[in-house]
Amino acid sequence: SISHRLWPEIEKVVHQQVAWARLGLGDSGTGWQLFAEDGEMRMYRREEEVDGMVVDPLKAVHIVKGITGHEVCHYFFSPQYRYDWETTLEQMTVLETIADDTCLFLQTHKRIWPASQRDVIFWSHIRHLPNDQDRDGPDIWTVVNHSTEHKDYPANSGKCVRIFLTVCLLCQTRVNPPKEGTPITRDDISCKITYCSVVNPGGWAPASVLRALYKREYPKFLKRFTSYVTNQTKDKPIMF
Ligand SMILES: CCCCCc1ccc(-c2ccc(S(=O)(=O)CCO)cc2)cc1[C@H]1C[C@H]1c1ccccn1
Repeated sequence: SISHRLWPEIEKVVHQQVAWARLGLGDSGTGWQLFAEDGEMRMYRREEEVDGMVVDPLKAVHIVKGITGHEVCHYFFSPQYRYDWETTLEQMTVLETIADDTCLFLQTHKRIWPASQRDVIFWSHIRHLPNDQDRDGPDIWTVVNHSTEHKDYPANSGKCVRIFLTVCLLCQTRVNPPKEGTPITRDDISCKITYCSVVNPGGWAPASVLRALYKREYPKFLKRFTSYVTNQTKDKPIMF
């Protein structure tokens, strides 16, 4: 709700991330390297370090048939489904339900040898950006996750190293209009998904270990999550 202390930051970060996600990958001069490909999914990263720590920005584009952007964002945002698809999650706590479209999460992720275990606190906001203005403009659904602090959970106070992240899941639904007068079915829809993330791993971890870990985990994560949405929605009415 607009009265919450985080609201100004949420507005700023959501608009910044939507603009970033909508940018193409530019020409090869922009340093984006394709590092994973699977069917319609293409995953790119840029090699960047801050204070000797790997903080490679990641951008993935995936096109999935039979689901809508609203459905993808619904299953990504809603806490009740997260253990079903987020395999590296050890513990998830909703610290605060700020509004029906905004939550504050604490997550601990499974320890990945040889690095120490990580945790993260982030606000998560789901937003529909309709294209009322120009009909043929994109109709966008998005979820933005952005690290924040919480007075009851200071960073690095327990066994976990606190990580920092900004994630944007941006979805655009495409409808191939069926024959005049026939209802739209899941065969007539597809969703273009852009997943952007920047993860600062907190404490130091070897660049080679982190890059190998991301190379393995991110493609698995996006494929598993999108398959999960397909399975959850296949026998349900379409959520436009
Ligand atoms: C040395 C360890 C480095 C950090 C480990 C770690 C922690 C959190 C995260 C992470 C946290 C949140 C999100 S999300 O998109 O907001 C969804 C909600 O869960 C996504 C990924 C990633 C990784 C890195 C494993 C890598 C990895 C990559 C994709 C999936 C799982 N793990």
